[in-house]
Amino acid sequence: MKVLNIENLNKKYEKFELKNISFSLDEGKIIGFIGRNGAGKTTTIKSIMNFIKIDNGNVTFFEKYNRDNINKIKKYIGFVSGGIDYYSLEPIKVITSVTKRFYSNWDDKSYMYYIKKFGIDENKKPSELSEGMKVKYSLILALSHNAKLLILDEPTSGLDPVSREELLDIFLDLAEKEKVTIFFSTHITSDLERCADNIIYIKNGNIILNKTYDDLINEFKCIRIKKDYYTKEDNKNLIGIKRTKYGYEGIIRCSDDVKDYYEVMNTDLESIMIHLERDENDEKYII
Ligand SMILES: Nc1ncnc2c1ncn2[C@@H]1O[C@H](COP(=O)(O)OP(=O)(O)OP(=O)(O)O)[C@@H](O)[C@H]1O
Repeated sequence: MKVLNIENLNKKYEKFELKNISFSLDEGKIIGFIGRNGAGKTTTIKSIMNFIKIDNGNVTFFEKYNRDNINKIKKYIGFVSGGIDYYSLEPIKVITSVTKRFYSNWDDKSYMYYIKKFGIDENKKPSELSEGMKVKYSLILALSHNAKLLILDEPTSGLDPVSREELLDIFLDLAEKEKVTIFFSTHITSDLERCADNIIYIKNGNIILNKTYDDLINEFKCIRIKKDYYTKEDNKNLIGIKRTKYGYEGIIRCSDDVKDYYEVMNTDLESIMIHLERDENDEKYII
């Protein structure tokens, strides 16, 4: 089932535009949403959640409900964007008792499990929590009502490495055992290596890549060229070429010709991202 389907979503700000954003998310998959600062990730997420007006396009949840009806299905969606910034002077347990009234599918057992797992003291007020703890509490609320779709804007960014690992374990369990779909934006590419089935990559308001993680990693190879061998022709062949202490480095598609003076190496998501961002010619890699 397509848990979320987006077709030709357009949103224009004075100096930025989301252009014909289209993608869909399948049930039980973990999808990483990546792109540089200002590429349009949060704007896309806000558009999906109906927090902002869009110029045109369709956003359909669970093959049935469009974003104007999102209130009808909010109990099936867990959403997190940063920590909580409301009721900051009430104890956590009071905030929880108010929040759970909005969810007919609220699950106290899950809530207590995550509260213990993340070590949150329910007697503390948000104003007494660190930024990372606030993010954890937001995540706990999103995870405690048996949501079928989690939409998370940089959920791991404020977390320490141990908590990040724990959260990624939770993601893997939820996707595998409960068939939850998890769509999350991040700058931490190692998180995606660990758990993402698919990668959706946005650059300047355009989706430039939408692939399985494995296909993406196998699509490109990293090339090193010693300084003395480098010619201007290499600049055309390689994507996002840059100077290094060895000479030059860039990426090519695995299907491209490899010259005999190229040193070929495997690449990773971070390096693919850096080279794609350096390249001006988006047409070389739009997929
Ligand atoms: N309300 C607004 N009015 C005008 N421009 C906006 C508004 N909100 C966001 N923008 C612009 O839209 C662009 C995309 O911002 P967005 O927050 O979606 O990026 P992002 O990919 O989430 O970035 P980051 O990784 O830094 O969180 C930016 O240039 C930003 O300045």
